[in-house]
Amino acid sequence: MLSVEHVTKTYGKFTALEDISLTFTPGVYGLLAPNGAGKTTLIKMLTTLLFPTKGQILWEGEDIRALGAEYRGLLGYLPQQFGYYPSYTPRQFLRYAAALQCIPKREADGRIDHLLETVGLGDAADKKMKKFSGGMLQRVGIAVAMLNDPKLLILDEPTAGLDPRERVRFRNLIHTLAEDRIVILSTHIVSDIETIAGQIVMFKDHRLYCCDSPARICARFQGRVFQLPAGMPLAPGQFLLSEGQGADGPVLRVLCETPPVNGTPVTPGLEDAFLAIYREEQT
Ligand SMILES: Nc1ncnc2c1ncn2[C@@H]1O[C@H](COP(=O)(O)OP(=O)(O)OP(=O)(O)O)[C@@H](O)[C@H]1O
Repeated sequence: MLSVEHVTKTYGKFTALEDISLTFTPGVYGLLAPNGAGKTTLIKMLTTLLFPTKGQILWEGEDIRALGAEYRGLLGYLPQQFGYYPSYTPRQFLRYAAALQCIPKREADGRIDHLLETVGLGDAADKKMKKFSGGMLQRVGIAVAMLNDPKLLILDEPTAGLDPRERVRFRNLIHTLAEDRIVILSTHIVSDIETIAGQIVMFKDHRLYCCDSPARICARFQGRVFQLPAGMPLAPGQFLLSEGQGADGPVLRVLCETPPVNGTPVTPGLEDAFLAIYREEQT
């Protein structure tokens, strides 16, 4: 179990995160917040690249700072910018990464074969990475992060740049990997996380806003989201969430406490919830 206890992180006079408390157990967690909300700051603290200004982070009850290399040995991390050698094949690159981690060659080779199959790169294992798609490269990165069979896998913005098929493949892969470990991934792309994460962590005003299931976050807005025909002026108290295409033409999705005239109630999705939660920040 990983526990974040009353963690505050300041950069000089600027407070990036304030008094954050969270508990992670095996499963998939999505850190979802607009750019600049503090996702990377939290990830850097969870990966010991930064340390809290106040508070502590505990792994099985022990401070990760004191655990040091022991903690890093059970951590797998895919940073936002994943560095690789285009002229290497995935197998060569994984062998290189395994050697850097001092994993004995025989053990590494067996593990690499298994990981290449798990991430769906068995057929491309010996092809140079220079012609790989974004999704293939990302799967190489996940395999590297999985080399030590981590108990905690952290992926920073892993879905950026994936096409729809690659997103589905990524979702399935993450579900497989999360069976017996904690997976934490950050994104600001709502649709990527809605079906992947069991729990969604959101920050607002540098504090924890919620850690809850997508369904429960959406339920907070039940009965407050309506669809209106586009072109209708919004009344006071109605907040425009998004514009889209309905069955009969352009429509608006609005958030309001009183059902609008001509409004049809709709089931709130995570995108509605995200836009509603961060609405002040857009205006
Ligand atoms: N080294 C630093 N010095 C000063 N301010 C920083 C530093 N690193 C981050 N910040 C600020 O802290 C806030 C949180 O940044 P962070 O990178 O954690 O956000 P984020 O949610 O990961 O955003 P993004 O998705 O853009 O990476 C931002 O306002 C950022 O400008």
